[in-house]
Amino acid sequence: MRSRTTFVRALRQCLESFQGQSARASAGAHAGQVAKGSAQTAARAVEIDTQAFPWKTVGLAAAGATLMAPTSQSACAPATEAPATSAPIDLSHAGMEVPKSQRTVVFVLGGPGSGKGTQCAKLVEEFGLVHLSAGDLLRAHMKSGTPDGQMVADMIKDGKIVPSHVTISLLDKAMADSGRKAFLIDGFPRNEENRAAFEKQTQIQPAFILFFDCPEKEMEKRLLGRNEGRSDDNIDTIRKRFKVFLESSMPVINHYKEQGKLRSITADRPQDTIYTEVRKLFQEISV
Ligand SMILES: Nc1ncnc2c1ncn2[C@@H]1O[C@H](COP(=O)(O)OP(=O)(O)OP(=O)(O)O)[C@@H](O)[C@H]1O
Ligand SMILES: O=c1ccn([C@@H]2O[C@H](COP(=O)(O)O)[C@@H](O)[C@H]2O)c(=O)[nH]1
Repeated sequence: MRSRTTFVRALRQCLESFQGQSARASAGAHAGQVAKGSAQTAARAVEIDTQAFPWKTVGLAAAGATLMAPTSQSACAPATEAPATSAPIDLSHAGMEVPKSQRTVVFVLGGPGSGKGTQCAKLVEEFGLVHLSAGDLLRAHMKSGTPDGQMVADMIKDGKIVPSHVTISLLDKAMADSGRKAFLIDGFPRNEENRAAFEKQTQIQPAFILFFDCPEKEMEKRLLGRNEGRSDDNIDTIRKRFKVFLESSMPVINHYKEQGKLRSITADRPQDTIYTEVRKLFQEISV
């Protein structure tokens, strides 16, 4: 099992490498502007990240995203315009693969519309973690023209859980392509089979689970008002997603609760109130 110390170390490295830099990515913006939405918004996440930290490019090739950094260099290569005052460059960003054993993961779970993506965007800005939304990776994959793209599209439209091997491959590739060490994995694992398969394939145990606990009525209201053109934000699919969440995802949450890894947050409150609580969990382990 990976230790708390490892996570602290990974977080410290992120924080150290960001010292003296001002993050321009806007956490006030909806999560869609950082890592949620389509392949296009995944690409925008890269753009935001590289604008704020030009020597730290995050590759999202796994999501079919186009690198939008203002450089012709590869996704993980350091850009040339690093400010003279920058902190020492973390070589994990310089095209060198980070060993899987050094990866640290926090799973971010909660019902559809509980605010996972919104809060992850704020954590990205403050702590520089890499946000990987499983749903976003799947939505990008479904548009990538690969043979199973249509299958993924149909399953999402129906609120069903996509086979583990598809989602885990996308997550694993996104982690590798990022060249980074500390990840927020949002919306995964969705069921016990997802959880077991991820652990087996990656050998990663999550540091902890950030769980957004929100009543269905509030989630329904948010999803119906989200207006991002998602094929599953309609009342029929929303009800199916709630059912899948209760039947398949709650057992995962209960599993981690039994392991003492669950950090539960009451999510039907204003975003900033929630974030004040959320950030403490990450501050506690990074000091
Ligand atoms: N605390 C909050 N209060 C009110 N609205 C919120 C709050 N947090 C997020 N929202 C809004 O609710 C909608 C859903 O939020 P978000 O996309 O972050 O949820 P999610 O859990 O990531 O959803 P999904 O699992 O469907 O991807 C968005 O329109 C977002 O702006
Ligand atoms: O691990 C996952 C994550 C998502 N899905 C499918 O995508 C949709 C949307 O997920 P969001 O987290 O709301 O973006 C979800 O309903 C599933 O159909 C999945 O199969 N596995």
